[in-house]
Amino acid sequence: MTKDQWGALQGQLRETVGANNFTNWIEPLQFEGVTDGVAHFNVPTSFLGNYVQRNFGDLLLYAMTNAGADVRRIEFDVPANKASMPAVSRAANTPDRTGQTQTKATQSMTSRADLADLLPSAPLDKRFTFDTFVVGKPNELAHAAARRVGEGGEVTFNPLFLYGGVGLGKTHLMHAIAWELKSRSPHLNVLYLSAEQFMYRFVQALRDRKMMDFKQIFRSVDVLMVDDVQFIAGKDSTQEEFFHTFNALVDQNKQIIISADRAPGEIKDMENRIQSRLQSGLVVDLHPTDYELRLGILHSKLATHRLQYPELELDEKVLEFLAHRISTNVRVLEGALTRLFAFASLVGRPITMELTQDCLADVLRASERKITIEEIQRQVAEHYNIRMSELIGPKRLRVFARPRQVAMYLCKQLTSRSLPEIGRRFGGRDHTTVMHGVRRIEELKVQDGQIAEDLEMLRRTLEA
Ligand SMILES: Nc1ncnc2c1ncn2[C@@H]1O[C@H](COP(=O)(O)OP(=O)(O)OP(=O)(O)O)[C@@H](O)[C@H]1O
Repeated sequence: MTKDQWGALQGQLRETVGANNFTNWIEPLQFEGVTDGVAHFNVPTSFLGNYVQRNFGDLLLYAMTNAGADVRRIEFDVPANKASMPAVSRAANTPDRTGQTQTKATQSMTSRADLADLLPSAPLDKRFTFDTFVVGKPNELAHAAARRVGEGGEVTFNPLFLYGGVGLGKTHLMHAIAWELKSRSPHLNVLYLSAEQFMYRFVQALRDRKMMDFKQIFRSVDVLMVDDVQFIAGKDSTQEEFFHTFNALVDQNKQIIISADRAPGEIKDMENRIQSRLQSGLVVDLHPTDYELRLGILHSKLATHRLQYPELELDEKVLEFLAHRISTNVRVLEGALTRLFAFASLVGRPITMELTQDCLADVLRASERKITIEEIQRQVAEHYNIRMSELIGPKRLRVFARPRQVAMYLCKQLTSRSLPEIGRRFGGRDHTTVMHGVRRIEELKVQDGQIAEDLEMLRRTLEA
C-alpha cells in the first residue's frame, strides 16, 4: 500500500468512524508503509497509538486489506523527533497531543453528545449487496425474508433470525439488508456488528465505567444487526446485557436482525429466555448449497474475474467441475476461482481442466466427496434395473454397456479416482476404455435428453 492509497482510504474511514473520531484519532496517523505484512504508522504519542490500536485497530486492518494491501498487523511508532510530524505542527493551533491532551481527548469522547459519531458499527462490505447475491432453492426463503426487511417500513417480524452453516451467505445477506436500508433511508441508524464485537464493547464499557454510554448508544439505533450470535453463548453477563438491549429495542419497535450458525433452540449455553426471544420473530435457515446454486454463484463471480483478466480463456467444464466438487462452502468455492485466475494469469495459460487439477489439488483433496465408486455402481444398477454383476461384468450388450458408461462417467465426475483405478473397479478394464466411456457420455449428454435426465437424477440421489 502506497501513501497515496492510504490517502484515498481516509475518505472511507471518515465515513465509517464519523467526522469527530476521524479528526481526533485517524487524521494524526502518519502512514509510513507496509513491510512484511506489518503496516507502520508514526503517531505523536504512544497514548494515541494505543487508543487507535484498541478502538480502531480491527477497522484499519479490515479497510487496508479490503483495499488490497497484504497487512496482517499494525504497529504504531513514536518517532524520536516528533517535531517533523504534521500532527505536531498542527498542534501549534490546537492543543498538543501530550499527556495533557490525552486526558482531554478521552474526556471529549465521553461527553460528546453526538451519538451517531460514537456508533461502533463494523464496516460493511461493498460487495455484499442483494445484486450480487445469487438466489437458488436452498436460500430463497432467507433471501425473500431479508429483502422484506431491507425494504424497511413497518416491522413485520422481529427479530429476523438467519442461520446456516459456515460460508452460506448469512453475513452477505445481513450486509445487503444494511445497504438497502441505508440507500432507502440514509438517516437511519443501522448498527451492524458481530456478537464478538458486542461483547468487546460491553467489556470495554464496564472497564471504563461507561455503561450508561453503552446502553444509550445501543438503545438509540433504529436497526440492530448482530452476526454470529452463538459467540455469546456461555458468556453470562454479555448475554444478560444483550437480552436487555434486545428487549429495549423490540419494545420501541426497532428492527433486529440476528445470525447464527444454528437454530436458536440449538445454541448450547444460551439462556432459555434468550433462546425463546430469538425465536419470537421469523427464523429462516440457509440450506447447504446445491449444484445449480453453486454453478450460478461461479457464473456470477466469473464476470468480475473476466474484467480483471480479460485475456484468459476458461473452459466451461471447469465451472461445472468446481460446482460438483466443492460443495461445502461458498467461500472456498469463490477462493478456488480467484486462485485459478491468478494462477493462470501468472503462468500465462488458459484455464483448462488440467490446470484446475494442478492448481487446486489441495482444495479438491480437502473437499473430496464421500461418494464411493461402489455407491455409484449400486445406484446406477438400480436405476437401470440391472444387476451389479451385469454392470461390472464383460457383457457388451447396449442395455449393460450404456449404464456402465454412465457409471464410469459419474465416477470420474464425483470421485477423485484416476481412470486406471476406475477401470480396475469395473472388472479390470483398461483406462482407455474408461476414457472412451466418459467421452461417449459427455457427447450423449448434449444430444440425448434422456441420458441428461438420468445423469441429473443419479447425481442428485448420490449427493443427497
Ligand atoms: N448466494 C450467494 N450468492 C453470492 N455469493 C454468496 C452466496 N452465498 C455466499 N456467498 C459468498 O460466500 C462468501 C461467504 O459468505 P458469508 O460470509 O456471508 O457466509 P456466512 O454464512 O456469514 O459464514 P460464517 O458462518 O463463516 O460467518 C462471501 O464472499 C459471500 O459473498
